[in-house]
Amino acid sequence: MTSRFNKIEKQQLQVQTFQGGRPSSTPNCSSKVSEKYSCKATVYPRKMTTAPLRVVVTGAAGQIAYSLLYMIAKGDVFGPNQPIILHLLDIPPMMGVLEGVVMELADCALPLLHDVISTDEPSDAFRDVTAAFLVGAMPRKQGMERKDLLSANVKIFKVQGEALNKYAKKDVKVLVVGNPANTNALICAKYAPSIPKQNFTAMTRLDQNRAQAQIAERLGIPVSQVSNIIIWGNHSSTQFPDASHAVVEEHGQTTSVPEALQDAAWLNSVFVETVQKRGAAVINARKMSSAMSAAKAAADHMKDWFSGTIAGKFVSMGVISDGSYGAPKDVIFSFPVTIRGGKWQIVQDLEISDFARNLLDITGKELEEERQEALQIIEA
Ligand SMILES: NC(=O)C1=CN([C@@H]2O[C@H](COP(=O)(O)OP(=O)(O)OC[C@H]3O[C@@H](n4cnc5c(N)ncnc54)[C@H](O)[C@@H]3O)[C@@H](O)[C@H]2O)C=CC1
Ligand SMILES: O=C(O)CCC(=O)C(=O)O
Repeated sequence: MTSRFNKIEKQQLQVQTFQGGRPSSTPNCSSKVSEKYSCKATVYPRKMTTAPLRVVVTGAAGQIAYSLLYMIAKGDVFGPNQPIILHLLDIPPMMGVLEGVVMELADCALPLLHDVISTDEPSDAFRDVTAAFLVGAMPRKQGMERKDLLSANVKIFKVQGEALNKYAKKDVKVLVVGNPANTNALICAKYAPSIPKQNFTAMTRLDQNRAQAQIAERLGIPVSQVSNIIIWGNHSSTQFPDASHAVVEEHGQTTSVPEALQDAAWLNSVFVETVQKRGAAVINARKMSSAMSAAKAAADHMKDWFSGTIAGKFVSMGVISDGSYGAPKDVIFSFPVTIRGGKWQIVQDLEISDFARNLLDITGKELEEERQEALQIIEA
């Protein structure tokens, strides 16, 4: 079942929409679905001439999507001048809930939201999309590790890889959020051979944001003054949150985090463990997994990928490993990256201590094991 946003009669609307950079007096009503429901009720600022970007969000009826969709549709990710067409995918039993989400999106009256397509058909969801947020998957419950989700979730990412391969733009940027995110991203890329492997990433930005918040709190400064924290490896409890290259900027002065803190013992123990186990701590407290913070991190990740990183700053993303820093090749490993022109590059030549080496090896080994297990499940 596929349906579109606005069921208001076309004739009643004073609509201005823009296609291919040129304003047109009627909305995009070319498909049969659009004829049935008519199109947008949104009146755009007159100077908006950018063509809409098609963005898919899977798991659109779920809790992360509930926060994420609003951020995307109001311009937090692709900018305040970029109209958006949202493609929302969920499974058939969730179509009723999704309908409610679509109603709420309409009720937000967001000027950038050009259209919404809600569907349980991957072919409609992935058609012509430029950005893909792959959120839809089963979340972990109390007492589970994220890799316990492999058997349930990895098959979803095979199907979605195949659909991306067939229907999405060849330069689509894919962010996998659904756990275990790194290995799901690897499987998704494997089944989308016509799209470069560099276009498949996994989310470790939530871990980066958590780490940044921990350091800021410890130093009693705003998070905006802390940067260049690295998350190495897997989005799991083996990840290595590394503040040894991070900096604090205060009163025009830059200081390294270890120097500002003067507490190596805390950095190498409490800090690392708190970030590694933060997801579980939220589940224990909320009885549900992190959603608002996950949505914010997904928005941060995609925003930086599309618009680039600031000179001198880096961010962490799970990307296809080329073996940098002794990480295993051909797994999705979280590295520090800089981004220019929509392309990420792994930051090279950072010093790795013996302490860091040990933790990098542990998380790399886990990713190799997950890859093997995922391939066994897929090929069984
Ligand atoms: N990488 C990260 O940092 C984080 C990852 N996660 C993961 O994100 C995923 C989603 O979390 P929530 O939104 O909280 O879960 P949720 O259970 O609230 O929503 C998941 C949605 O996905 C849908 N879904 C299931 N199979 C699908 C399929 N084949 N196609 C499309 N949609 C499908 C479900 O029907 C549901 O609506 C979980 O796997 C969770 O563990 C959550 C937080 C952070
Ligand atoms: O920890 C989980 O499994 C749920 C969500 C998550 O990945 C996280 O909060 O980091």
